[in-house]
Amino acid sequence: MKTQLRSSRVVIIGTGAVGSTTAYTLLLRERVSELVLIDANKDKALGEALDMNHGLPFTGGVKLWAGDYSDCADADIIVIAAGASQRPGETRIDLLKRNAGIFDSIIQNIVKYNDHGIILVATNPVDILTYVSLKKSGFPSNRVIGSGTLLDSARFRYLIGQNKGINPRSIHAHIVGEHGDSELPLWSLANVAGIGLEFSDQDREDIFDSTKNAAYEIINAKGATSYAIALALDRIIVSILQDEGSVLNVSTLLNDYNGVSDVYLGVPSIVDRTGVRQVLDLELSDQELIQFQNSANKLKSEIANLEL
Ligand SMILES: NC(=O)C1=CN([C@@H]2O[C@H](COP(=O)(O)OP(=O)(O)OC[C@H]3O[C@@H](n4cnc5c(N)ncnc54)[C@H](O)[C@@H]3O)[C@@H](O)[C@H]2O)C=CC1
Ligand SMILES: CC(=O)C(=O)O
Repeated sequence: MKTQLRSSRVVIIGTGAVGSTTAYTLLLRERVSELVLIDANKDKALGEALDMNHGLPFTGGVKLWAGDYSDCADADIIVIAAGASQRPGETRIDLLKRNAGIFDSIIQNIVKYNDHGIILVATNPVDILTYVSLKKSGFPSNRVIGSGTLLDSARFRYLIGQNKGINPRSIHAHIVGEHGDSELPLWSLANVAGIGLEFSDQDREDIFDSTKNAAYEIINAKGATSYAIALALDRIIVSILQDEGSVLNVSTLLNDYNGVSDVYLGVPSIVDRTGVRQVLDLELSDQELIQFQNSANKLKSEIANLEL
């Protein structure tokens, strides 16, 4: 029997380094049937759409165009990658004032046309702006997701793989908390084939420093990060559209989770067609628990200054 392929539409708002690379990744991997690009700078979205369309003879049959918010009506997933990015030396939290402002109109425009899709936020500070998206959209929290610490966990797995001489796909390891300076590594869970990994104190320090500071290093070197975040967003999108139920460290609303409530943080979560289906319980050591709660408190004190 022929498999009936369901048509799927992803809208990407913000077609800068992150948004356009994500679109290109989805296009190359033939993930969706329809891809819509929206940007405040209409020429930018149009130019990206034209450029990618000219590659279609070499790829698959994705329908891709520069659109407007009415195209959100039929969207399964709406990715937000719009707004300011860090300049060298800036933290992600430094972007909050600039980016929270534009989320008012972006979310209003989305919900004008769509009440059933999943909002996937990449714009920084991603955990706080995902919380803002939840409050402003009125969507249930399972359908408002941030990219969280999925990218940080990928960097962590890559660096552990380098250290151990093992392919990063075979390394299971997690960064949780803020996608930012207060994130934390869960060393006790790092494993290969279920076998725990040993590290010297120096290796632990080096690997975590390089993980946490990766974005600063790349932004200093080339001005923006784009490829790995695009692949991380692709991973989340596929887990949703194909109803995979993959465990991904996305940013999700926490309630009574290790003493933390009413804030978005990156934690291992089961992601399927419904969005975040379930947050997995983590047993944290006393030290990790303090760090995790500090990460939550840091974000909550920033949220308290916002008008929501
Ligand atoms: N969550 C994560 O792991 C990562 C998040 N980021 C974040 O993603 C965001 C985008 O980064 P880049 O693509 O490098 O920035 P960029 O400056 O290259 O692109 C931003 C785009 O947003 C558009 N834009 C601005 N205001 C808009 C609005 N109101 N509506 C629609 N479009 C609007 C701009 O015209 C521009 O094309 C930043 O906040 C950055 O920090 C970047 C990498 C990883
Ligand atoms: C920019 C950013 O958030 C990252 O690459 O991690």
